[in-house]
Amino acid sequence: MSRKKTPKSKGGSAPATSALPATHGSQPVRPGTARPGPEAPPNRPPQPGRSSLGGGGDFYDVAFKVMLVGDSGVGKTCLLVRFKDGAFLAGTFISTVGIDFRNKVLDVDGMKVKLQIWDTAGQERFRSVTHAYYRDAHALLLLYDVTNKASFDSIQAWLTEIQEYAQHDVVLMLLGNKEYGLPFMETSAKMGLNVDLAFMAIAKELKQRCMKAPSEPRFQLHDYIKREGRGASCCKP
Ligand SMILES: Nc1nc2c(ncn2[C@@H]2O[C@H](COP(=O)(O)OP(=O)(O)OP(=O)(O)O)[C@@H](O)[C@H]2O)c(=O)[nH]1
Ligand SMILES: [Mg+2]
Repeated sequence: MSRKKTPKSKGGSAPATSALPATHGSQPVRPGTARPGPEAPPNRPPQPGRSSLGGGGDFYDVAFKVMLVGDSGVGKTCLLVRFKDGAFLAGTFISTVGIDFRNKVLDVDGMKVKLQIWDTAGQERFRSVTHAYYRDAHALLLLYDVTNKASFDSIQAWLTEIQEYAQHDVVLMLLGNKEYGLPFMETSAKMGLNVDLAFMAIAKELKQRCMKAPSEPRFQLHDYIKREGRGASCCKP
């Protein structure tokens, strides 16, 4: 399988007026097979499979488009910046205008997988812009803010939108972003996910509180569930 370079640029944006989707459907884009297409507007990022204009980019074997969606303020941009740059965008909240993207190449079982990640604006007024991008997405990450009930209540509306505009076989994942400063785990009574672990963690914490010898190290509940849990996380206050 041939290898290509990804664009050197960190990302780009497409304002509302120039947003047009590409036309490759929901198949992964392999180098050399993507249709650059004269229909691509000037502000659209280079399509996967095209060689870099700037040179010196990363090589990849296969490329996919991933789209972040969810209410405004749930943390889509921050999540992407954290993933791409390893940093947290603290401070003043600057709402995304239109649509933006970043590329990242991951090593997946020895293969270079490029993710072209589209960061959409959650604000209602940009909804028609993002609709145009759904059909090109191979995967959608639907975010809500665990500290904001309204953003959770919006999930159903987002799913309806996704059903209407995205490919039927799009990979879809729901992400609960942010934190309350509490140990956190998702459980499923049906599947048995993390059920024993939740009670075991509580039992360990309680036992230690009443029986711990002064010399004994404190039980670290956060670390325990992070280590043992599936889909568990912890956020120290
Ligand atoms: N505490 C905490 N704050 C976060 C987290 N993620 C994002 N934020 C904050 O939430 C606010 C909104 O984050 P953004 O990433 O800009 O939200 P967005 O979903 O991109 O919003 P739109 O661009 O309007 O759609 C910012 O003030 C961030 O600093 C998180 O994991 N924890
Ligand atoms: Mg944003």
